[in-house]
Amino acid sequence: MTILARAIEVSRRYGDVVALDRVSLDIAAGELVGLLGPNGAGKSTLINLFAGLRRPTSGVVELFGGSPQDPAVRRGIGVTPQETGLPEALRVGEIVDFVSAHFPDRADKGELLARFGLDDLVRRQVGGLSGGQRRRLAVALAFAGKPRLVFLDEPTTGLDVEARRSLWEGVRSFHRDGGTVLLTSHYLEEIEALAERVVVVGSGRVLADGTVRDVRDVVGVRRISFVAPDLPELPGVVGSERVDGRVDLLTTDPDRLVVELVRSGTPFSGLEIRPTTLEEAFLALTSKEPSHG
Ligand SMILES: Nc1ncnc2c1ncn2[C@@H]1O[C@H](COP(=O)(O)OP(=O)(O)OP(=O)(O)O)[C@@H](O)[C@H]1O
Repeated sequence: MTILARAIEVSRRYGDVVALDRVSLDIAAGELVGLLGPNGAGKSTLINLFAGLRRPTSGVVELFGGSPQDPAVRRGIGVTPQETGLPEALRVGEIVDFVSAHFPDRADKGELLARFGLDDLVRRQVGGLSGGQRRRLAVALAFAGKPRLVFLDEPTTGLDVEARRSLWEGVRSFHRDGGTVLLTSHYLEEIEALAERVVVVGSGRVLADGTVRDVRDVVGVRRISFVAPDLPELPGVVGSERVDGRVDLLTTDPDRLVVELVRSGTPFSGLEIRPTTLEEAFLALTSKEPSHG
């Protein structure tokens, strides 16, 4: 297994803020990794460290076995930051040419634009693009230099459903051809749709790292739902909700909760136990997060 990017016990501070706290992470060739975490978790900081745009306060970051500060090493990556300012007066085709010119190996312009659904816009000035088209162009540019590894920071922010799917298809086709991707997202459906591996970060730490299924299992949160008039104090409840007489409880130990519910003597009916969605698992993980420290 070839490791393309590696963080070893990496911390990054901004003054008093600890953006990353002893994070270790390997990205192997051919992986499509989703980095999931709430606002301020440290996702962009990690991408900036891998892309050589920032240096860690402590720890080591490696890219292709070298330093991300080395421009020759950096030529092997493509990056779409969260926000990009593209020159308004340039045409789409000119921007692709300009960015491609920085790389020894270049993607075919027509193919690149087609991959991201921009082939009809090659002569359009950037100033005349819609927000979604700009975002797709910014993402497409990350692939202009035939990178081995691409970092996409919230690539589909501001895109409608159709544009998002077309962008996903572009990322998938790069990955099918052997490309490696690390992307951040707040959209859980995006992580589930694209990534094989999910790394959950919260408050600068890696909280979970595995498949979508693993992450759910790590949390082990289940949803227990039933109809009951009143609810006694029950142990191990990490979240609860009542809608129209139906009670929904989130718990990491459904067996014990059901035993306690029966023991309490509370009349109930229509008992259901279901796995949680990734979003519920993720919220449970990050809300438990302070106890890690
Ligand atoms: N240049 C900076 N100066 C000061 N603090 C910063 C700077 N960049 C990031 N931070 C802080 O570091 C923490 C992590 O920020 P980061 O942008 O990496 O999080 P994120 O997970 O990408 O968040 P989001 O999902 O909102 O983009 C936050 O508390 C943020 O305010």
